[in-house]
Amino acid sequence: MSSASTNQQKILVAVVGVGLVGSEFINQLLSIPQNLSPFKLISLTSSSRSLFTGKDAPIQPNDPWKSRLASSEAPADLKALTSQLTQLVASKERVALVDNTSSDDVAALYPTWLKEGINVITPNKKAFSGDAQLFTDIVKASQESGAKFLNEATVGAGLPVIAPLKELLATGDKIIKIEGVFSGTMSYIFNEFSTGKPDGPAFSSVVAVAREKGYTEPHPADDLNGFDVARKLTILSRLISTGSQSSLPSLQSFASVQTASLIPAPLEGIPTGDEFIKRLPEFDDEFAKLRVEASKENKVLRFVGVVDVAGGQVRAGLEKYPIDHPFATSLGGSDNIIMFHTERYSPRPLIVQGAGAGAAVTAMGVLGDLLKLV
Ligand SMILES: NC(=O)C1=CN([C@@H]2O[C@H](COP(=O)(O)OP(=O)(O)OC[C@H]3O[C@@H](n4cnc5c(N)ncnc54)[C@H](OP(=O)(O)O)[C@@H]3O)[C@@H](O)[C@H]2O)C=CC1
Ligand SMILES: N[C@@H](CC=O)C(=O)O
Ligand code: NA
Repeated sequence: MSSASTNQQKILVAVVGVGLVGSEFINQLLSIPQNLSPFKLISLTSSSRSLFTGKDAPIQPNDPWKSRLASSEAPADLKALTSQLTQLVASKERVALVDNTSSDDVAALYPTWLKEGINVITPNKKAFSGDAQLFTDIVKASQESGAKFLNEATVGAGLPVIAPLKELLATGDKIIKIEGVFSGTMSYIFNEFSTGKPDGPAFSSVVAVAREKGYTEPHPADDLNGFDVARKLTILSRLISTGSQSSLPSLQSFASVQTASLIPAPLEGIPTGDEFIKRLPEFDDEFAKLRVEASKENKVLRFVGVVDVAGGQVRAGLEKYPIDHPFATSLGGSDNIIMFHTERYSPRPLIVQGAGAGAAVTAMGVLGDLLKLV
């Protein structure tokens, strides 16, 4: 970063959501040397509290922001935050709101913020994979005001997936198919659970570790039901469909993706992640049977997603792969692998691979997007 950034107008940053990813994002943001940082962190909102410092007293490195936020008397109030940020935009400040929640209510406010000229940066998939009307409103609001929305971390966390896809499309390449392992949680689970051998750790135990490592959604069932992958496929499909001719079905929401859930029927609708994890061992034998069947065929189990543009199909589910297939041999930890088959990248696809979940890599993807505004 050049020292010129000290003379540039700093971007005022408001963070909504200070959980796993949000806290790590704030740490990474504040670790940019202050004399070089193009940002001022001026507002924090959790689900219950808020802290608005204004642009003249931004949050500094080593600021005890967590305790300040926890003891703040100001309740969380996104309406008030919207008017505070709108006033800053009106006085010619550059403003970015970073949504680090997984909340639908927060996502529903993106069109309002974008209309007001507030840039939106987020790893939250809800707005881009939910109701098609919300996505249309977001695109329209951004086009009208010029404020940007950037969501690289919604697919593959910090891995470059959305940016290269946008570049392939903008430069006139034709996407034939995108396929891969899109879930860090599912990757970790099956890399550990299914190695080609008939035995190994219990399914419920690897799910519990994936949660402890911070790979899962706030409720792990949102990963195991395949919806997290379906959301990512919807985000990519909409990018492909926007502004290009394609035979992909127009997805009303992620629920339109053909998705094979791994949730045992009796555990459907369990309200808390803790209870879900507690009851999962009851179904370990069912998952062990699938592992034995795959092993008999010299195969491993992997949860994959496909956007088949040429075939006009978007689907997610558990599949079996030979033990020498790249999905079996080259993945470890929470790795995602995403293969872009395009007219240019054919017959060998463009491949992106690496950790696809976890606080550090996700926060990096969010901060990387914020830096794109500079
Ligand atoms: N973890 C990962 O590897 C990845 C995560 N993501 C996405 O990043 C986002 C954050 O995930 P993660 O940090 O793991 O989840 P967490 O549950 O740790 O954090 C989410 C935070 O959002 C806060 N929150 C919820 N609703 C509101 C609201 N209305 N206003 C303000 N704050 C709110 C919660 O606050 P409180 O604590 O006060 O209840 C919670 O701390 C999610 O959208 C997830 O899908 C994307 C890629 C990878
Ligand atoms: N729960 C998700 C987190 C990243 O999007 C995953 O496991 O991939
Ligand atoms: Na990404």
